[in-house]
Amino acid sequence: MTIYNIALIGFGGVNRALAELIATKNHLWERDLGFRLNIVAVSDLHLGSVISPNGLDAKTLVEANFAKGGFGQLSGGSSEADNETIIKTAPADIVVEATFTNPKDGEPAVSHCRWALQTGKHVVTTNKGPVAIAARELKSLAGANGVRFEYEGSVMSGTPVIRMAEKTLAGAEVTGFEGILNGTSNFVLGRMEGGLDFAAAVKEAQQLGYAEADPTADVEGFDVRLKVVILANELLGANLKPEDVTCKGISDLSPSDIEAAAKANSRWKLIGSAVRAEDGKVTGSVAPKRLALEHPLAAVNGATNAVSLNTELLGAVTITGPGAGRIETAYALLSDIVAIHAAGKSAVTKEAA
Ligand SMILES: NC(=O)C1=CN([C@@H]2O[C@H](COP(=O)(O)OP(=O)(O)OC[C@H]3O[C@@H](n4cnc5c(N)ncnc54)[C@H](O)[C@@H]3O)[C@@H](O)[C@H]2O)C=CC1
Ligand SMILES: N[C@@H](CC=O)C(=O)O
Repeated sequence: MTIYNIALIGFGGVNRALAELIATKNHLWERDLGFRLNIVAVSDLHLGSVISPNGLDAKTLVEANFAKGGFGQLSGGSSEADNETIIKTAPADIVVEATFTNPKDGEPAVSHCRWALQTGKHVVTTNKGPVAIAARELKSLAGANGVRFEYEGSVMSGTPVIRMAEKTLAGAEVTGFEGILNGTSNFVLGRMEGGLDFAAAVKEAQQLGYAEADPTADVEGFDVRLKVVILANELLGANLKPEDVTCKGISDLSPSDIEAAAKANSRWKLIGSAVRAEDGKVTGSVAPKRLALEHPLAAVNGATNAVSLNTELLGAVTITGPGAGRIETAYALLSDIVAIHAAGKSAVTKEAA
């Protein structure tokens, strides 16, 4: 049985949910997946940082109601978030990056990932910044250091769109996609259809753990733009940057726009899409679209996301599932660790053969 020592960078909704899963499910993972997780370090802007080579009790971490700088009270703790020291020196096999997504330059998360990979630690992340902005560099750094950079949760939370498209649809030749890729804006549109005003709907999405720290990223389309870049670069072989993707969000949609759509048997949805042209050029866009009720994406409600992948060999293949949520996104981190574990095992098998 394998034990993976992990360092959590950011201890907000998602990483706290991962700690909660560790507290309740480690024994099942040990039995069913062949490993257990041991938290050896945590660093959070608000709470400070702590290293404990023997491991921190996940249940205590989740249940203790730490105040600002509260990790300073723990043995091996400090009231400051010293991410660089934690990432470089904690005895971790895997660094779990779940700090704020910075849609402009991906920092400081890009540096967090770099430090981890450079010091021979795997990285799993739900942070869209480093993936959209620096995936090529980080993947090559991971390869050079014999570790992995995994980021399933950066698109559609725990719904396995990236791995599914790359592994299960290998050879089907994806030529484009369109989808609902932001849980918050989809939730907000649905609540507005029910008569709630925009600001109150955004507040609900925040309370439910769907929204970004700054929900402007959700409602202005910036979050979807990062996801379009990630999927286009990953599945269409593009090399897009966020500024290459045209972007308009939902904040200009008024209650009367929503009402007019309903009267015309249609619904507004924020759609992210990309397509590869005959000459190989990939273009991407984010924009609200009024979809007829019969459209397959029109029935996708709440924080659920869906993406239709257009393929040469199968036509459209649509994947739908949770697009946001704390536990749902923590599951994506677990799925990344499962992938690391499986890759480690196949490397060992190859060596033995
Ligand atoms: N919540 C969700 O449904 C999903 C979230 N994500 C992404 O996962 C990441 C984490 O999301 P949440 O946990 O919901 O966010 P959150 O806002 O609840 O937590 C982020 C935590 O990171 C900490 N933090 C921020 N900057 C830091 C820094 N420089 N150093 C150390 N700690 C720092 C904050 O203090 C906060 O506790 C974000 O990048 C988000 O975009 C991705 C998919 C779904
Ligand atoms: N804020 C995002 C979280 C997942 O990426 C969303 O609402 O989709």
